[in-house]
Amino acid sequence: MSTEVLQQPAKVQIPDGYTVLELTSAYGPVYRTIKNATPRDATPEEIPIIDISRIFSDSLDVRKTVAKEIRDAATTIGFFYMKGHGIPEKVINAALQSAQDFFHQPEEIKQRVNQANSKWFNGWNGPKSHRANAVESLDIRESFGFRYDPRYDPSVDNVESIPQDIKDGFRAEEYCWTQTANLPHFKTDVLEYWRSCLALARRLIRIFALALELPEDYFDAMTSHPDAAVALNYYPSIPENMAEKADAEVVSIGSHTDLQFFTMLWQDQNGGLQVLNRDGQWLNARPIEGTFVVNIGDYLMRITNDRFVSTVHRAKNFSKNERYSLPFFLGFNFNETCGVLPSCVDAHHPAKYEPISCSEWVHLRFKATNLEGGSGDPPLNQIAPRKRPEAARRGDSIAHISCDLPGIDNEPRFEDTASINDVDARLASIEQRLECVQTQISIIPEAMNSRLAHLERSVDELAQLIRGVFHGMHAISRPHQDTHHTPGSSTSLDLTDPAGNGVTRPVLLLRNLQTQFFGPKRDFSDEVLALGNVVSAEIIRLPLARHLVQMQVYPEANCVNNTHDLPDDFEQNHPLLFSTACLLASRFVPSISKATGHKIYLMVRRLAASVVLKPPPLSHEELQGLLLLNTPKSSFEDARLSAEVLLYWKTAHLLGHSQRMEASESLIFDELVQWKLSWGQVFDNPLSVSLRFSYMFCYLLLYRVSLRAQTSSPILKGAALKVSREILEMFQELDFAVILDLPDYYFFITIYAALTLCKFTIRDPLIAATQETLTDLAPNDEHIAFRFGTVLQEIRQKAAAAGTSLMHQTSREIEIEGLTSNEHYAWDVFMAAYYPQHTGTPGRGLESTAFSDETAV
Ligand SMILES: O=C(O)CCC(=O)C(=O)O
Ligand SMILES: [Fe+2]
Repeated sequence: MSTEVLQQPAKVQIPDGYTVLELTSAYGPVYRTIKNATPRDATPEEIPIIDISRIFSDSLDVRKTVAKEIRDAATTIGFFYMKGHGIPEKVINAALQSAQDFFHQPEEIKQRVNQANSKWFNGWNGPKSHRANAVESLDIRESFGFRYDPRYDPSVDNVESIPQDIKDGFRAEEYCWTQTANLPHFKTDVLEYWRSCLALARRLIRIFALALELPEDYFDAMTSHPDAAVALNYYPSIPENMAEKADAEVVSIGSHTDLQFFTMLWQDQNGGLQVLNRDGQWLNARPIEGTFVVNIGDYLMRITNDRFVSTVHRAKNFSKNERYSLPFFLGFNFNETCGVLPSCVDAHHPAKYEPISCSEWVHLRFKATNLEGGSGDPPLNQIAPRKRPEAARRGDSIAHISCDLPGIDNEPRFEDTASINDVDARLASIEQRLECVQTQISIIPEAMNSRLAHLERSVDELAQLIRGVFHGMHAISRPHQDTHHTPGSSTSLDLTDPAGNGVTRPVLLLRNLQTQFFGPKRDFSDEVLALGNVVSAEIIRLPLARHLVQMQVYPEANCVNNTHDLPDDFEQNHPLLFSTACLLASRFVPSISKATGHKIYLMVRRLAASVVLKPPPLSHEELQGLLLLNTPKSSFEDARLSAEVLLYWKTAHLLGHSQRMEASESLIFDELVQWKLSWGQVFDNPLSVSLRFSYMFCYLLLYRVSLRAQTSSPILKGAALKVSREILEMFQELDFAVILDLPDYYFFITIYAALTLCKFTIRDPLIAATQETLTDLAPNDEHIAFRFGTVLQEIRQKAAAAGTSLMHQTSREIEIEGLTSNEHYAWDVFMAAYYPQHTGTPGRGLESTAFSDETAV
C-alpha cells in the first residue's frame, strides 16, 4: 500500500502525536509543530509577571532591570503579564461596558459598521467571518476595531502640521464613530481606553529599546504617529457539542501571530488565551487580575533578527460565560522603515532581513493572506483572514500532520569503501562529476548539500540499502565488503558510459528506444521541464511543498520558518529533485491525503520516466532525484520505483553488451533473473502491475535487439512475439483507471509490443483489441492512448490496402515473412501521430534510424 512504510530505525525521531499548523505571515504560510497534548496552565516561570510600575522610575538602573526581565521573556516565550500598568480600572471597565453594549445589539445595527464597508479594515467583523488557518474552525469571535487617528492622540498638537508622508499612512475612518453614535458613550469610552494604552505603549517601547541595548529614545520618533489600533473582542461561549461535531478544531480566534511591534491585551476573567511554547505545547495564559498580557509581534521579531519571538497564540472560550478581550496593537509610523537593529547583529549573527517599511510589511501580510477585494492593508492587527480557507481550496486539510520527520542519518553511510579499489575507481568518476556540479549546487544551502552528500553515491549502494531496509536490516554501511554480492550489484557498479564520457547513466534502454523512434539528437530536457513539478501541476501549494522539501533537507528543524532559504528557481529548475523530496517528506505527513500523496507519486514517476527517457548524461539533479528515492523509510511505492529504475538500468547494461546480444539465443538473462529475485517482494505484490509490465518490456527489448544480429532465429522471434502478446494481454486486463494513471511511457511499451506484432504477425487479433482499448479508454483525442490507438488503426488499414487480408485472421501462428513494408507503415503512422511535425516528409531519413535497421530483420 502506498502508506506502507519500510521501517528503518531512524536516528532522529520526532515523537508521534504532533501536528503541523500552517499559519500566515508576511512571508507567506509558515509552519509550526505542535503537540497534540491537552493544553496546560503556564507556570510563572514560563510566562512571567513583570511589574512595570518600575518603568516610571527615575532611576535608569531600575528601568534597566525591567528591561532585562522583558528581554528574558521576549527571547523565550515572547509573552509576559504586566502588572502595575497604571491604566485605571474605570477606563478599562468603561471600554468593556461599551464592548458589551455594542455586541449585544441586534445584528442589523452592527451591520451598519461592518468592516466590509471599510477601506482600511476598521469596524465590525461578524462571527465566523474569518479563519486564521486551515486546521482550525472559523473564528467564533466577533470584533470591532479601529486605527490610529491623530485627532485623538493627546501628544499631537496640530494635526495639520504632521508631515504628509506620515499622514499618508493614516488608516482611521470616521464611520466607526458615526455608525456607532447610537451608543452615547461608545466613542468616548473606547477612545479613552485607546489613549491610555497608547500612552503606556509609548513608555513601554522605551523599555524595549533598553532591552535591546539601544538608547532609550530609539523608537520614539518611529512611534510619533504609530499604527496603534484597538480591537474589542467578543467571544461567545463555545457550546460543548459544537466542538464534538466540528471536523476542524473549534476556536474562538484561531492560531496566529500578531503582526506588528507588540500587543498589550486586557482579558476578562473567563480565560481561553493559549500560547504555544517552543516545545509545541499549548499553555493556558490564564487571566491574572490587574494585568495585561504583552506579546511580541512579527515586525519586532524581524528587526531583532529573530531574537525576540513572535509567538503563536489563539483563544478558545470554553467557559460558560461570554468572554471579552481588549487588545491594543502597536506598530511604527506607517512610513517608517526599519532594518535589523544594530544591537541584534554581530559577526556570528548577520542580519537576516532587509529593512522594510511598516506599510510594506503590512502589505506583504495582506498579499500573503489572499485578501480579496480589500483596497488596503489587512485588518488592524493580528492575522488577516483568509477569504478562501486553505482547507476548502485544497480539499485536503493539512490538519494533524504527524511530525515523525525523516531521520537524519548522521553517520556517513557509505564511508568505508576504501579497501575496494575497483569500487573506488568507479565511484571516483561519479565523484568527479559531483565535484564539477558542486559549483552549480552551491546555490543550494549548505544543509542541503550535506544531506545530499549522503546520497551522492551510486545507485547501486542505495539499491542495496533499500533492499536492506526491505529485509528489515540496518542501513548497509559496507556494501562492498559483502561477500554475498548479488550478481546484479556487481554489474551495476559499472556506472560509467562505455564510450568513456565518465558520466553516470543508469538507464540507456529508453534512450535507445527514443533513438529508435525519434532519432539520436533529440533533447528531452525541455520536456522534462515542461512536465513541471508538484506545485505547477497544482498538486500541492508552494509553501507546503517548500516545507516538505525543508523537512527532507533539514530534518532536525522541527519548526521551519525559513521557507525562503531555498533558491527561488529551485522548483522550476530541479523539478525531479524538488518533487521527489516532497514525495518523501509527504510520507511523514499522514494528513496529506492518500489521493494527494498518490498524485505526488505519479508526478515523480512521470518525471523519473522523463529523466530515464532522456539521453544521458543524466544531470546531477536528476541523479539526485533518483537517489533520493532510496532513502530510509522509503515506502513501498518508492521501492517499486527504484526497482523499476534498476530494472531498466540492468537491461540497458545488457543491451550495451553488443557481443553478448549478438551471440545470445538465450531466452533467459541472469541479470534480470537476479533482479527479480532481489526485488521479489515488490515484484510479486499485486500492486506492482506496472513493474511486471516493465519487466516483460525489458525482455521484449532484449529479444528484439538479439534479433538484429540473429535475424532468422525462430526461437528469438517466437520469444519476442510471446512476450509482446503477454504485454498486450496484460494491458487488456488492466483497469481503465489504472491505465490512465500510468505515465506515458507505458503507452510506449504497449505500442512497442503492438508494433512488434504488426511487424511479424499483422493479423494477430491482439492488435485490433489493443487498438480498441486504446481508443476507448482515451478521455479525449489528445490523449496519447487515442493517438496510439489511431496509429494501430491506420497501420491495419494500410496493411489491408496493401493487400494483406486482415479478415478471417484466426491464427496467431501466421507469421508474415519479410513484411518490411508493414514496418514502414507502422513507422509512418506512428510518427504522424506522435510527431506531427515529421509528417509529409518521406525520406527524411527516419527509416534509416536504428529502427529501420531492425526492419532488415
Ligand atoms: O482574546 C485573546 O485572548 C487573544 C486575542 C488576540 O490574540 C488578538 O486579537 O490578536
Ligand atoms: Fe493576537
